[in-house]
Amino acid sequence: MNTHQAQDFPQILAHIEEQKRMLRNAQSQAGQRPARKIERIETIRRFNVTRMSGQRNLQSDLSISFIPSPYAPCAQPFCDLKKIMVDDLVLETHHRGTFLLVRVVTPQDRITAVMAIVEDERGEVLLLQLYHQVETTEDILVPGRVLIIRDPYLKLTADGKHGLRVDHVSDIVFLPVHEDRIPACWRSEVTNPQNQSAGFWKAKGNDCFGQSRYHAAIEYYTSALASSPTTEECHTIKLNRSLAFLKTNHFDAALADVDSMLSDSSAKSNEKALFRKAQALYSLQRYRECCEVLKTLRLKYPDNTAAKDKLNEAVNRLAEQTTGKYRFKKLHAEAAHLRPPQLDHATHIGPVGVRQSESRGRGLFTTKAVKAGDLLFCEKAFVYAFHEGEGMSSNSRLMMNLLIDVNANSFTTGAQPELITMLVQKLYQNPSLASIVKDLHRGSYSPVQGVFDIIDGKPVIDSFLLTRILLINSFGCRLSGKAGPLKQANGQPINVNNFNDLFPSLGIWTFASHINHSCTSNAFRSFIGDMMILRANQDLPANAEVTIQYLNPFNPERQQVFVKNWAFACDCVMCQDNEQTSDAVVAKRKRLGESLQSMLRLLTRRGSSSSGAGSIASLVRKSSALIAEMEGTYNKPAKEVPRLVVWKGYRDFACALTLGAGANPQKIVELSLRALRSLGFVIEGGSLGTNQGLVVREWGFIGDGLLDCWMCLKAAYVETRSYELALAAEGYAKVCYKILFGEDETFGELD
Ligand SMILES: C[S@@+](CC[C@H](N)C(=O)[O-])C[C@H]1O[C@@H](n2cnc3c(N)ncnc32)[C@H](O)[C@@H]1O
Repeated sequence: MNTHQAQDFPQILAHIEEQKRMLRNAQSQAGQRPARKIERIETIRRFNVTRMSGQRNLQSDLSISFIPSPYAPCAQPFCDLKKIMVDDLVLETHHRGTFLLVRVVTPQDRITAVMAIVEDERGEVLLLQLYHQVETTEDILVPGRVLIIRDPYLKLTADGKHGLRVDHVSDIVFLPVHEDRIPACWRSEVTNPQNQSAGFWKAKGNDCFGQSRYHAAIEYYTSALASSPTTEECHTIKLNRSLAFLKTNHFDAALADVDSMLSDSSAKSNEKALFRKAQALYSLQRYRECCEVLKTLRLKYPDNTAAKDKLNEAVNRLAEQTTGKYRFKKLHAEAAHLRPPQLDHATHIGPVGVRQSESRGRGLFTTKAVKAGDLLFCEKAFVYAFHEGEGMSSNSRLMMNLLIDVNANSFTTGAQPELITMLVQKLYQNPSLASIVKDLHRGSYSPVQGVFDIIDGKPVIDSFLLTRILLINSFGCRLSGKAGPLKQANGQPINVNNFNDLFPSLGIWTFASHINHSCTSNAFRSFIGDMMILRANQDLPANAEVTIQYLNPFNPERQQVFVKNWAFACDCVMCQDNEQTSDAVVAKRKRLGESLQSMLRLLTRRGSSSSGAGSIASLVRKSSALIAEMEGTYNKPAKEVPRLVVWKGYRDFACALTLGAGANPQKIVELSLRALRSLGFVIEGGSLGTNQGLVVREWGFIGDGLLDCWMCLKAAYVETRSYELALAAEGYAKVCYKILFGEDETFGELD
């Protein structure tokens, strides 16, 4: 997770201060009636002017959202709520145990929230702001639409006015037109909707479906089902509605519609119902059941070619799920072209399971012994928000999305607000998936009783609970490990300390969320599109706790970030050693590292010119002396505590010699082996001219540049015609590649 402290970014601090001032002002008016009432006509006019001018988004590329103070969603059934009117509302108050019935009177506008002016039955108007609504081509708030707001919350807005704010999607009930909760005076659309036939509503549903207005179609089909359809009509309407549900990602609801049809023996044909059932199961990643349904369908309707194709897909997914065998080149090709790169592949869980760890809550453990490079799991993201990087996105609104936590003085960047909305909607639309996510909640936030329960047919969703779950469990990710370091459009590498460069893609992988952190982790994660691949980076026995690095261990401030973001302090060997290392030693290592780097720059330059062999020898001597001095600053053996500064020195030294014309293979081999040993690798043999072979007995720390080191080693062996050694080095390079990039099918493409 990318959480940053606001004090480092003056432009954010200014927003936070302004927001705090507004909150104080709002609090001082809590419980009061809104001071100034603006005429209905003027309220609508002003809203429409702002909506049509579209000025807001042009001012900057920044889209800022604030995490508001949490409040609970309504968890009471409608029958227990008391009706109130707009005039009853007071500021900064949650009107618990009540509901407002309103009708939309303007077209919608959208910034972070979807907004429109609504009126109550007395014609009193108010601004309504709905949060966590996905952006689709279909408007949510259209004039004439009637809705119920449970436990309405009247809030002062940024410009000192007021409006209804709804953060929980389950606090809103959109009423289908036939509903008898819609007052007679608002039933103007059709003369008397309650007297209309099922066929009438079905036709309206079909019209909307034809125009890709699937949400509207669902409401009309719902009205049709409530208008006493014949059994045959009921089947057709459910079939149609199930397709609209599939189009809008309501897979649970689609399944319920077709299941109720399939359980009715009077249905004439169940070909379409079976197919839609299979589609819903596929989307819920229930591939085994999906295959069973499609096999039944194929038996009964052998000419159905769509079923044949879908069965092929489902069989492939089931094979991935059970065997963990993927065609990784195909995955890369899909990730390169699909936008967003959400791949249609299954999750495979390998030899790992979730158990209680000693002092870290739950953790992931091996269920059998594994080798370095073995696949532990390959998981498809539960939710995934893609951000292509600065200057590359066609959607500028996503370019600088900030989510500010005013209370914590911190902010998160990138696709975070979008990801929260995705999570909220996915669970609201598919309550069968709630338990997976609910299980990931930790920390002090206590949700209200009844969260995720089904009330009045829909689950109660607490968006603040889901935000907290997301803050702890989301991972930033690259499009692919092979993409190398993140680059800006101009080709410059991205500077993570630069405000403009902090916007990665984000996702939640629910199984991966159980992995605890260690800077000296024994597993490594990589990504291809929205698939996370986890491989062991060393040989592990059965029942070993699997760990990953939440942050780069080269980050000197990581310990503070662990405490702030995840409420733990890392006690790995490297962090313990850091604590015991004096500032003077840290400064000495830094100084030696800088001197070495300037020496290596000279070496690379001299090496590429034909003259200066003498000075090359002296540069090599001086560089070796600097590294030897660095080695002297460590007390513990490298096998116990990886020596990251020394490692970087050896590796860069070996690479400088490989790049320069004065390359000395003997020296490169020596430096590369030392580099690996400084990371804790236990290596037998490998020296030139000894006939000892090259064997890695124990894998060490895995980090950036390790692959280069193996490749330098291999090149030096080839140069000295030590082909056996070169083959062994290439084998280890390939394992290393597999660990770092998730697969080794593309190893041969390395230049
Ligand atoms: C993504 S979750 C990992 C799974 C978690 N342990 C569980 O019980 O579900 C992150 C949380 O795990 C705990 N954690 C992770 N690594 C840890 C470590 N090295 N030491 C202590 N706690 C750790 C912290 O509570 C952290 O907020």
